[in-house]
Amino acid sequence: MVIKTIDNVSDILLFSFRSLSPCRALQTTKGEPARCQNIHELERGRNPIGSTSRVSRKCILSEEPCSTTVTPQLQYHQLASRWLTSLESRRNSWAALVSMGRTNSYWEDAGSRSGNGLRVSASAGVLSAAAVAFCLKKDNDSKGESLLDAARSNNTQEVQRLLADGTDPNTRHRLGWTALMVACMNRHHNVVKVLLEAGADPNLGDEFSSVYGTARDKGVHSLDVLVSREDEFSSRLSSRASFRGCTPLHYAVLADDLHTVRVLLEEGANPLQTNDLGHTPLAYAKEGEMHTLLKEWESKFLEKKQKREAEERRRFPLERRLKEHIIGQEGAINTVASAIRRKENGWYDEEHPLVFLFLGSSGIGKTELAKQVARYMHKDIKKGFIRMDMSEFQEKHEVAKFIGSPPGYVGHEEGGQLTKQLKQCPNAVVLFDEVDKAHPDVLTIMLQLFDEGRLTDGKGKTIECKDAIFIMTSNVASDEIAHHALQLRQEAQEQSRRRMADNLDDVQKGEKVTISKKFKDDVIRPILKAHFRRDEFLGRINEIVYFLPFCHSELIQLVSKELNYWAKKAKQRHNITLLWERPVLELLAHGYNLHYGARSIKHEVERRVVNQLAAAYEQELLPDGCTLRLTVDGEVQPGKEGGVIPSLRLELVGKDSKARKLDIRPPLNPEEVTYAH
Ligand SMILES: Nc1ncnc2c1ncn2[C@@H]1O[C@H](COP(=O)(O)OP(=O)(O)OP(=O)(O)O)[C@@H](O)[C@H]1O
Repeated sequence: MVIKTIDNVSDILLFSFRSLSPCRALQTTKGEPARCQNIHELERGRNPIGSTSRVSRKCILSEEPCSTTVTPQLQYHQLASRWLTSLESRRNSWAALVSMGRTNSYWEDAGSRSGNGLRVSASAGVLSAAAVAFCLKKDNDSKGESLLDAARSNNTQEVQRLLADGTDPNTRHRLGWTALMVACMNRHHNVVKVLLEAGADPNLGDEFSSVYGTARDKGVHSLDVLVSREDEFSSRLSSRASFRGCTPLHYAVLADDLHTVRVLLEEGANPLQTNDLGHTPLAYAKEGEMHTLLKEWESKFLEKKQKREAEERRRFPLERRLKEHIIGQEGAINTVASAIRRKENGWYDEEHPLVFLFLGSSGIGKTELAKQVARYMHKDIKKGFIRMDMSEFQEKHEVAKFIGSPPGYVGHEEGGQLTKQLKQCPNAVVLFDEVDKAHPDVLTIMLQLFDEGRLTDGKGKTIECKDAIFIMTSNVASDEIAHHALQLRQEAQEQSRRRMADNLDDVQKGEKVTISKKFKDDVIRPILKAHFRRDEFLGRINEIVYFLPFCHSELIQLVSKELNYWAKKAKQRHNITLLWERPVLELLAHGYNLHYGARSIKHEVERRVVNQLAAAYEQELLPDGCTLRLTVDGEVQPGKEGGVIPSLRLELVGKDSKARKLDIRPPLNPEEVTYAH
């Protein structure tokens, strides 16, 4: 057993030495004048990545540009020594391991060798590397590994046999790539065909990043990763470049294999799919036929994608999507959705970005709506949504924080908070929260941004962002808006009642009101003018969107949403089922505070329900898998103060459906403390 293991390790060593031969690295420059001292630069000489487009050179290869010209002989000495040093240390480690195994029977009684503690711990790292290498080698026996091996060695028959034997054509190598990627990179046309016929996905992205990145992620020695990548994938790629997200199409383009590129495209490969660096395969294509072909397919795909999206928009309009996440605020949702629809369908002024001003009190969904718009426009909400808290830009000198300081000033290298993020996603949804708090100089910059659709940062770089959507929020005039909305709602309710609308739905419809143009012109405009003091700033806003206080039915929906959230958590975390009835919703809706909006409902639920749940849990009153019911003690009178103050109780529902009140000991029962006394 001992000898066998060591032999296996030795096998791997030999295998690794073969791959790491310095001669092999030098072959890359044969016949070509060398331009760089760096090993990766050297590889570029025969590496399609290095020899293709500007993007690939700049972004996939991470080495610094080299200015010195060196001779191949000089390169030999530098490279050979570097490769040999790594090899030497690797060989020594393995040799130490082998000798330990032979002389000390390390494999059998490492734990009992207390007198040799230091040596044991010193070799622990080597041992774990050996264990990993051994496991990796063992993994090769699996069917998936065999498929990857067969794809690498262009053994079509073996690939066919393994696939017929039920091997998953999309099996990944332990370091992240698939058999189709291997076949594409190595121009194995028949293997590509067979894999695609068996259902290999041409749009899977590689999980392998760079040699060093993957070694770190997987906890494997970087030389092992390098050897695997070279021997089991391709030796033509840089070890430093990141390949995460590269699809078979990226690899076929890197291999400059027009035939495979065509086959992949015809089999549904998406030419618009980007790798983690954000590049489509086109970015790596050489000029000529390959470039033209990919460009053609990109436009075909784009057209199809746009048609599909338009169809989706028709079937599932933006308004409906937004309403799934936002309760009430119908007017705001309709205004925003209409503006975005105009933009999406080409009915807009492409010289200027879309600019909204969201007005209304706190916690009524202004930020939430902006986030949902970003989610709709960009699947990647992280980059597609930029949030700037404008209360951080109240002072004149804080302009520099916004767009970056000019050369020679502190923080020049850092860049500006807005410009840095806009650069990453120039068509993002940008939220300027509490815009009324920003310094007038910051507003001037924003005006330029809204007007020209571009912004110049402290380094003099201009960012074009005509496709961005800018949303400003403000609480200015929120009291006036809330007061006006409540008044309108009361009037509408009175009218409904007068019409004897005893149907609750009719009353609720009556609660939905629209702010009149007269109110906007006579009340809101002057307040905004007085605050921002610039007509041109207000003039650049496409839509002023009004957020109104919640009506009764909306409050009930908000409470339901909150209780559902906690019921889900109770089930997931503690296997507890939580039930409630309508009076509970009515009672909790009373916690609404106009100034805090939906946040006040959240707090009310946490205070009156979640606190009780936590206390009962702590007092071990909740058996595993139990059902709890929330009930109201006392009568709730919607809209009326005084009388009996109702309180919320938790009941345990037994298997016989009988409910038993939970005796949560005071002072831990928040209801006892706050309401009963
Ligand atoms: N209309 C709504 N529908 C559903 N949830 C809402 C709604 N309004 C607010 N919320 C919830 O309340 C919380 C606060 O909302 P949001 O951040 O949108 O408030 P806001 O109007 O931007 O207020 P502020 O000006 O204080 O930031 C969020 O968790 C949000 O999900």
